[in-house]
Amino acid sequence: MKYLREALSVYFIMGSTNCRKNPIQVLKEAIAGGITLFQFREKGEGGLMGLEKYALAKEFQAICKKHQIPFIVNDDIELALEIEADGVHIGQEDEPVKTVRERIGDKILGVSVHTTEEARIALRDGADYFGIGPVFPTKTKLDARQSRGTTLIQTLRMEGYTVPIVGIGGITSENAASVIKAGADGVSVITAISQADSPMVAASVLRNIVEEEKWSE
Ligand SMILES: C=C1C=NC(C(F)(F)F)=NC1=N
Ligand SMILES: [Mg+2]
Repeated sequence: MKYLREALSVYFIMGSTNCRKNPIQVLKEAIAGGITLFQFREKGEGGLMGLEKYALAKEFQAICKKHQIPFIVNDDIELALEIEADGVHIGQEDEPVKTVRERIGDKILGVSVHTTEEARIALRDGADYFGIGPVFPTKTKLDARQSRGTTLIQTLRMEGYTVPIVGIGGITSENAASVIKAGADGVSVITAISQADSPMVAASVLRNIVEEEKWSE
């Protein structure tokens, strides 16, 4: 899926709790800055639920549609199916990859993996891309595992995995190039864009760094 590899370049993830200012404004700025993929991740302390979560998802989805940015839903398969999102992202503690793949048909299916064994199984069961991290320490995901750098990304590439991979966890414009150099097809960020003074500038800087690195390989 070539387009997915390109789409992973600057993968912005956000929910209402990640923003200092209006989430709608943040998403519009991030898109203007050049994000290539968006994930709606509404969870944790103060996260919206039920109808409010549904309404925000629909608003985000409409903005993404207008700018041809694929729209992915984190964890909530039912919501993704209900609003016909472009795909879902699941972790190891969510529903098994195989049953999610059966439920979503040929929508995009992203899976968080932390070991080569998890990677082997996720690929076998139908994952379209891997989220690997936390690459660097993160404050966003409260139950995040120990940050491992880019080791697993490099290991999977050395073992011959060609599956699209995005790194996640503590990624900023300072360390983004190293994630691509390690073999990832893109970087996934929350805070680096959602808490930036200018989400547009933050997205644009990341996009330029990633594209520069991807083309210089
Ligand atoms: C926990 C996560 C890990 N990786 C990703 C992604 F970047 F999309 F791959 N999203 C998540 N929500
Ligand atoms: Mg999850």
